[in-house]
Amino acid sequence: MNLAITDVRLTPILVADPPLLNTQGVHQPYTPRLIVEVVTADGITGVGETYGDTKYLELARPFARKLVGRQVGDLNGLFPLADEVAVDSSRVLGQVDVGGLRGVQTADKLRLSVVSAFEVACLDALGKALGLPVHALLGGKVRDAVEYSAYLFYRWADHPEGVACEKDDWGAAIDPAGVVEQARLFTERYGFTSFKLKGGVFPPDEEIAAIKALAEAFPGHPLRLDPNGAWSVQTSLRVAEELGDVLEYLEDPALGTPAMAEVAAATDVPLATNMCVTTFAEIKEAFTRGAVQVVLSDHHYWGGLRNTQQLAAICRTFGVGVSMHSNTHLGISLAAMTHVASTVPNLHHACDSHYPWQSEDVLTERLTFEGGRVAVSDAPGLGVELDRDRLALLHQRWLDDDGSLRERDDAAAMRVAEPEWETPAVPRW
Ligand SMILES: O=C([O-])C(=O)C[C@H](O)[C@@H](O)C(=O)[O-]
Ligand SMILES: [Mg+2]
Repeated sequence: MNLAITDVRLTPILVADPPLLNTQGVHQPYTPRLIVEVVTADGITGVGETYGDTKYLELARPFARKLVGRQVGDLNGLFPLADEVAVDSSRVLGQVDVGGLRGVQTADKLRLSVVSAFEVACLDALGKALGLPVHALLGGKVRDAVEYSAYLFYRWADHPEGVACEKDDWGAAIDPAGVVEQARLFTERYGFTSFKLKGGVFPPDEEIAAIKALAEAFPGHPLRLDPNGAWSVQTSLRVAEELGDVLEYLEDPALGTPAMAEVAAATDVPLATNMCVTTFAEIKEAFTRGAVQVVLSDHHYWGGLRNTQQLAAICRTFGVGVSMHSNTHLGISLAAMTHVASTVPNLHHACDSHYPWQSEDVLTERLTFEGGRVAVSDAPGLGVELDRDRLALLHQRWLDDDGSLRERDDAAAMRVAEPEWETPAVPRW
């Protein structure tokens, strides 16, 4: 068996995205993703995916060249290798990450988001070579299916008039009734039983009303609200007070560890984050100050599946819960999340996934949710297969784009509908 990497293929694509609203604006009609393929000397191909904006591509390209000739099983070696790739200072100095809404951008965060796709691709190739599923390479699954939550968004029915886009049948959701109707569709279509609402879009009282309407329509079901740090400490505490008895957790109500710690000190509602703890360096302060009770362990942010397991072990040590986040991702990442989630013993919350919003994929067969769960594949590798025609088509869309959609920019997309729109200052309320 020759497991040397002989080729690495990078394919940037644009995939359809509905007009989902968040505190910074609205999703563009197409969003960039990067598909990574790692090929071994024996002709085995492993796949991974991550963000596709230029700031990631410009790191992925030199990194891919460095991988050729290395062993596909040398996963630990990926990290020092990534450190050799220079990050342009313009990408980090004073830059806030827009796409993932995860706070200040650092060289480390950018590198890890790139490494994650290569780690997944290497694990996929290794698993195929050995005839083992990825979860077995991670130590084995402790569950046969992974539970996901319905990721509810305020949204318009369509992108603004005149914007080229793919249509969908979800309809608008801009008030409590619309949010409840969207939740019903999620349950009918996928069987989800827990619900997360992306907040920070409307004044807090409207979002409180939406959560109360969900609690009434789905009594006893776990509910979460995530305004991406849009509220002050005082507003966060008021929302916690109003919704305390129906929320499973409040996600990133206020921005940054100090503000989260202040909120946490004054409420019993658990706080979750995928913004103030997204790297190992951020754990110590947040955990020792009791700022977060649940970490959403996005494997793209953390640098892959094995780092996600390490994060889960640290959470276990500190009595902090683990959930999972991932935005605007396709089936490769859903498969990767499902494999790693199946190996984490202390995963006590349903994971987030945007997958139902992503109507397009690069796989021959889409992954499916049964009763809100994705079955853990026992096929070799991730258990997914690339559809090369689809990949080529979505890549062609990327090639044809004039550059305006190659960077995620929710504020720019919002300006199409509201020309005066500026990314709101935080706290917004
Ligand atoms: O849980 C989260 O914070 C996210 O999913 C961040 C994303 O950027 C989400 O807000 C989005 O895609 O609009
Ligand atoms: Mg969040």
